[in-house]
Amino acid sequence: MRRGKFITLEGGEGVGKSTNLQFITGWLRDRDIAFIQTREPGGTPLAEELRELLLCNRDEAVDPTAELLMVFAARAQHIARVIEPALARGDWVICDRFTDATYAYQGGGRQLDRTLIAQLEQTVQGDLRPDRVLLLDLDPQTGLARAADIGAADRFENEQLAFFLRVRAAYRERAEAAPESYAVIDASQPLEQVQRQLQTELERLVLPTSE
Ligand SMILES: Nc1ncnc2c1ncn2[C@@H]1O[C@H](COP(=O)(O)OP(=O)(O)O)[C@@H](O)[C@H]1O
Ligand SMILES: Cc1cn([C@H]2C[C@H](O)[C@@H](COP(=O)(O)OP(=O)(O)O)O2)c(=O)[nH]c1=O
Repeated sequence: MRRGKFITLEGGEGVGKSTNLQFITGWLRDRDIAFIQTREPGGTPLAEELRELLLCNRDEAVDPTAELLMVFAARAQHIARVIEPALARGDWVICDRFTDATYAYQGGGRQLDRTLIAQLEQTVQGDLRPDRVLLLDLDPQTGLARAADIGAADRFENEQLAFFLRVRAAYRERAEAAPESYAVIDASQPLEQVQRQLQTELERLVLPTSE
């Protein structure tokens, strides 16, 4: 059985992840490609509980290393219970955020040591890396304005602009360092253009498996 493709969707707040996830899953459905859609933090009952703990606003200041370890605890569970089994049975995995978000939010935003993140990545993931990271890139002012209309702000959304500027810079840095693994899509474009680019990326991914 050929392994499925592992695709992650990344970007700051309000870049259009939810909107474009629907587009991506619709595209896969139209082509009868078996897939699962999941998200991080989350994707299993335990990991969703950890997500709640990570996102809820609280009076106690959260130590950045504690935050980082919780993110990877959720990820370990998600990989073992959901992601690996799906890929092994040949399903594609479409994941709303993954480890690039850790480099961006805990590395960039919280300014944690990237070496520590890389060590945890290695321990928790082994060789598992996304086949392609779809990075929706947008200036945080625009993204936060878009997100402001949707629900109450969680613990991350309540951060200052400087935090989100570091998040964006960290994402872009990672994409620039390994362009073969990333598709950087300008999310300030009209949705139609964003989705045209997403479609081109998906078509590229499907080619080798349809020989
Ligand atoms: N390319 C775009 N141009 C303008 N508005 C957009 C675009 N993409 C998404 N939006 C709008 O921005 C808001 C946030 O989008 P959403 O998909 O919920 O973002 P996220 O899941 O990244 O927070 C929604 O109101 C959505 O309709
Ligand atoms: C996966 C991941 C997410 N996060 C943060 C980024 C987001 O602010 C938050 C997840 O929320 P998000 O994916 O934006 O969901 P929603 O659109 O429903 O708010 O978790 C990290 O800080 N590190 C990580 O490794």
